[in-house]
Amino acid sequence: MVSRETDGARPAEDTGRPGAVRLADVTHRYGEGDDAVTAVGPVGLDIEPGEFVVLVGASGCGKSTLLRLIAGFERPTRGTVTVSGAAPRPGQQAGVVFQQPRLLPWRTVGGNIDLALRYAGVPRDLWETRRAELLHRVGLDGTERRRVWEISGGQQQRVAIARTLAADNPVLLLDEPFAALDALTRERLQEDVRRVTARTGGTTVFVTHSADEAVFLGSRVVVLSRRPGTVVLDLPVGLPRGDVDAEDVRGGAEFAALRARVAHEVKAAAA
Ligand SMILES: Nc1ncnc2c1ncn2[C@@H]1O[C@H](COP(=O)(O)OP(=O)(O)OP(=O)(O)O)[C@@H](O)[C@H]1O
Repeated sequence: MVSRETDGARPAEDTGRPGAVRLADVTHRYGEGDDAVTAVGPVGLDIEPGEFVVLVGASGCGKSTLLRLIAGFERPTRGTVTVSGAAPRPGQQAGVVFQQPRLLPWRTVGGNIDLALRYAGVPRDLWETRRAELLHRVGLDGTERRRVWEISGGQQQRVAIARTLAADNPVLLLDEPFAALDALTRERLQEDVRRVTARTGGTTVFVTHSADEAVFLGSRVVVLSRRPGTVVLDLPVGLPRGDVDAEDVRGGAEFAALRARVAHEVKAAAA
């Protein structure tokens, strides 16, 4: 039973706006015959431009599959996915950040960013300015000449985020990007992502196992059932965003109540 707590139906014409993401009656199955695995579905989800949606659920419930469908890495077995009004194609409408930073180790930090700027078609004479801007946005000023192995795992993940922002896509997809990091680095990066996405104003879809991370980051939290994943809770989160003190957000009663609610739903859905 889906518990929808969104603020009402969205008009159909909104789904063609840059950054709008629409999943209509989507089911995805891997493999054929006896080996087939239905990973998700049916799922219906309308994401408005500028929303920060966090998909949360137990391991194997299909969170990454939904992200891959939005990225255009997979085509749905049934139903339709549109991003900015069109069927998604890899690298076209959305940038993706994975659990591992996947940087090129033989390039410097700046060299990794430059490659993304080149793929994005940014004229070469603008690279220096854009590179500095992007590194500033993720708190890595002055690291251009550092080698990838000379910086920490958390810094590498910041570079991966900056690289993805280089393309200026209206949609940013993050698949458990902080799962491999220690708790303190993870909290810092959560704060960075919250700040950076509030400034860019783009649409963000973020996958996590953590109710805490989901409530801190999301303007909307979507809880999935166990496989095949369906939406069991669609919860708007009204915590303050923008230039706010993260400790005030995390320490508030509203945060604690929402986190408990999401954690309960995730546990119940996985049972
Ligand atoms: N390429 C694939 N081929 C076959 N089965 C797959 C493939 N990718 C995922 N699956 C299966 O689909 C289901 C959903 O996987 P998915 O990775 O989307 O879940 P998840 O919620 O992201 O899991 P986790 O939190 O553990 O990363 C799982 O049962 C998984 O084994």
